Amino acid sequence: MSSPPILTVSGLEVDISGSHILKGIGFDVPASGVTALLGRNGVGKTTTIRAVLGLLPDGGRVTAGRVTFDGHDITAEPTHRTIRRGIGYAPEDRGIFAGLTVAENLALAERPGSAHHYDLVHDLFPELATRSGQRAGTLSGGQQQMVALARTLLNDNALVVVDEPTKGLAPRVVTEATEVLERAAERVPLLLVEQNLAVVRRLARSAVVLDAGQVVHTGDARELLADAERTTALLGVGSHSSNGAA
Ligand SMILES: Nc1ncnc2c1ncn2[C@@H]1O[C@H](COP(=O)(O)OP(=O)(O)OP(=O)(O)O)[C@@H](O)[C@H]1O
Repeated sequence: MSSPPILTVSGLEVDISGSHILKGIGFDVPASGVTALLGRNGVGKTTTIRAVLGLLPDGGRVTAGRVTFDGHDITAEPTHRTIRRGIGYAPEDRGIFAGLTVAENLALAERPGSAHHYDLVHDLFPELATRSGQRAGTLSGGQQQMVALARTLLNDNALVVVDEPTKGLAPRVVTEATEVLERAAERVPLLLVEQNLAVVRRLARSAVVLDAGQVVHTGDARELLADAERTTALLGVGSHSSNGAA
């Protein structure tokens, strides 16, 4: 028997400043592997993640629907409480403290009541150990992404949500980041927003595709990407396109 999903989103509706942005989103995130949240620009991927985490911008609110994490209703729960339940989040802008060192960024991410897996983090990202005293703002984009991912893996999380981790990275760094995500996914399920379909093909087991604030497809990620016509229809790009190597 397969285990229940770690996250279930159902009938989620969100308004931002009077605009109806999410129009009844529903999907499950399995308790293992990588689930890709896909769709063209502006369809509502980041808003979905932010609604799940209680991080909607000013003027944004959930008007209907439900979010269940690990058996608990977390709809409209304060973010700190949701995070304490065991969700790690690496936002699109990476959210690191540029003026603090790598070590300080990691220390700030230590969640009380959780074990802190520095061995794992330094095994996955040896560079973060050698650069522990360096200010995060002086790191390359790829290294900053490592810090963002490392912070999510430091604590005991039951789900890690990663928003566009390869955006703006050079192809070689995209490959490195993909390898790290692959290793991370062996330990914890990932919900991944990613535009680079080569990365999605390599990592994702299941795919959820949004369009105009609604789910228009759910299913096996590789099956979807193997169907070029369907991929183009849903995502507006060919299944072999990518903005970097993976
Ligand atoms: N703070 C905000 N105020 C007004 N509208 C917003 C705000 N944030 C998002 N939106 C609108 O909500 C819609 C969905 O945006 P969202 O960022 O969720 O899309 P996305 O699929 O993540 O896109 P991208 O791939 O470009 O990041 C867009 O039309 C966007 O303009």
